[in-house]
Amino acid sequence: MITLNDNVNILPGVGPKRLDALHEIGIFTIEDLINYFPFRYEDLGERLPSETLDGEKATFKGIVSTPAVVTRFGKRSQTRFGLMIEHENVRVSFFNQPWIAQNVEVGQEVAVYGTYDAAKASLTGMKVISKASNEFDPIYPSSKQISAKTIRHLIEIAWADVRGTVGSLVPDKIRQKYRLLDRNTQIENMHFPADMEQAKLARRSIAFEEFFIFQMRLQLLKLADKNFSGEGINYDSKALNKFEAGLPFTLTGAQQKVVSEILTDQKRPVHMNRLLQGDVGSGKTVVAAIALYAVVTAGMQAALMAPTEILAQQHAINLALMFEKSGVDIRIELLTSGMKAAARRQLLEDLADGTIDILVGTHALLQPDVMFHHLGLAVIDEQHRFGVNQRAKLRENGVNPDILAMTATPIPRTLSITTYGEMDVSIIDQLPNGRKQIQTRKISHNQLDSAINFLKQQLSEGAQAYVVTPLIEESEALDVQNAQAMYEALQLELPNDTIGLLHGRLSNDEKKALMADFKRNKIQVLVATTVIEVGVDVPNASIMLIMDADRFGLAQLHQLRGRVGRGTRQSYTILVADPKTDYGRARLDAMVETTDGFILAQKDLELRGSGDILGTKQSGVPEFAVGDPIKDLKMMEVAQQEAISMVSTDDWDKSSENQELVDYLSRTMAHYRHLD
Ligand SMILES: Nc1ncnc2c1ncn2[C@@H]1O[C@H](COP(=O)(O)OP(=O)(O)OP(=O)(O)O)[C@@H](O)[C@H]1O
Repeated sequence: MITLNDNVNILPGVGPKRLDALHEIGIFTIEDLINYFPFRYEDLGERLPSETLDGEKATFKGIVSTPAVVTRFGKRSQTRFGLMIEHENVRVSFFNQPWIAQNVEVGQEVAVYGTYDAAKASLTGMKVISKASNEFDPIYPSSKQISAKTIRHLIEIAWADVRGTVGSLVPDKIRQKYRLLDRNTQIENMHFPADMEQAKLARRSIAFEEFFIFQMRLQLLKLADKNFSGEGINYDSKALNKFEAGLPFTLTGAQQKVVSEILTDQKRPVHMNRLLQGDVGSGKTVVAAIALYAVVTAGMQAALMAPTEILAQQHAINLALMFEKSGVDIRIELLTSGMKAAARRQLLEDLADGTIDILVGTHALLQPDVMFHHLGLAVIDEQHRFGVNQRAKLRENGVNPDILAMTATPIPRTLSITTYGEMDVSIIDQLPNGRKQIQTRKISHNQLDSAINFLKQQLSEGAQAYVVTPLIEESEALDVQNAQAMYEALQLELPNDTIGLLHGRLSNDEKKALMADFKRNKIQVLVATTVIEVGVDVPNASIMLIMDADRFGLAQLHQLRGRVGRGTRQSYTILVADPKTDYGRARLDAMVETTDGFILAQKDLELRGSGDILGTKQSGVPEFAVGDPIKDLKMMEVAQQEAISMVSTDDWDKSSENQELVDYLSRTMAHYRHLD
């Protein structure tokens, strides 16, 4: 009698070679084997030729109309016969299966599965189907070393013995609530479904099980993380209120909500690990400022890390201004790579003795000589640009500070639960009042003149503009040249305005000076390569003209567009392109259709397919055998809720109905440590 825990080599026909091949595809035990599922089913359902597309696979049933003829050429052969299907005659041919000729006779009814060629009214047969009930075949992922047929055969042998012995991982209560099959039935119906419908139901149950197990693991990791360490930040509410009152605007409802989520986390003596997500221009910076200041009022230090030096500098300036305007006297410093040795030494000293309250910088903040006196919080801007390792490094730096990661890249909910499943998520889902909808237009290169005229008119009304030229990946020189040419052309076209040129070859100081001039409206038009992509905040800039817009990804276009529409002016985005591919056209159309970053991100997923979102392969979005976290978003959410409610129930792991689950998790958790 075979059991679930047995090694697969217990099965007849599994010698060392086959065992290796099974190991290759992740099958070690009988349990692994029966959980190796078909990825699709070949539809062997009968069809008429008129219902079948050219090149499609289908099963035709009819009466053999002409005798089977075998033609041999060397070792190869072709077997041909006619098949009358209703009133249509189809020529059937089989390659290298001469024995078929012996099994078909004129006048006999047969069903043949094969590939249809509509023009020739012929079917290249793959098999003659004997049992009419056998509607479709499960197709297993196979490898060079082991065929799908062998896998299928092994599953049949194993299942005959272990059938009925598989305990359910998803507790009964949850299964009943969502009408899910028990584990025995779901596995049986995956491998041996009676019809397509049954296979679909089994798939649904299995997908849920996968998601639920995944979410259980995440929730358990999260619990472990919370219990691990962290200190309560005893902030001064009065000082925070005063700071808020001194801001030139009132916080939106959404900002207030996330501020209170963050402050609640900070106050608790557990480690905060939170992702602040908000569309471009939704006002994340001020939320971060409040969190940073909270830490300072508690007598600790805080750090803000940005992905580029320009952004770090912008943040430092903006924070300083914000605090100054609200009458808050704290010391904010910027650590840059270009600092003179003496200045850097002084800064590090002041940091170590606690004189500096907030330190802003790039990942240069992670260098080992950067020692804080007492770091209470690290805010990481544009978190997806920092690897998991860097996050971990920051945690190691001293006291394991609270972490608040901010991202403007709209991450569809699907991905935030999967990628950031170990983080709590706060979402700003509202833009500040008084913003006007950005108008987006796409034009072709030969309409550029009219766009320039429009630009002229807007500039004369006091607006400012960005003109972005694409990054030419193959050649940095070429993209600088492109930007340079645009800069020169605009100087001729717009003699009354000052034009600036920003590109990657400028020094950080030059970039900073340009940005400062643009912000102060000393420059009206900023021609730039994508160095301005994220985070730049100049509310008076209301025109974004993007050259060769089809060279940009959807997320990038959305980021660029987010640089305008930040003030009260009506803003415009003009996409100049003559896209050559459907994909390029689809991206531009999506930009014109919506300004909602979340919808765009979803669209981006659809257009790119689920394979490579934000480089998910690297970003740690787990892959599932059956479930698709993007298509089955709702199910993933439900699984998350159920897992959260399970781990928050007292003694859930002692209850007898959860024993299978607890056993399974403790057996397999070690594999998942890397997710943290
Ligand atoms: N509640 C508010 N009311 C009015 N203006 C606001 C409010 N909150 C923020 N702002 C302003 O909106 C602009 C955008 O805010 P901020 O730079 O924080 O956005 P963000 O979320 O960081 O966007 P991005 O990711 O695009 O940089 C800033 O000029 C800021 O001063």
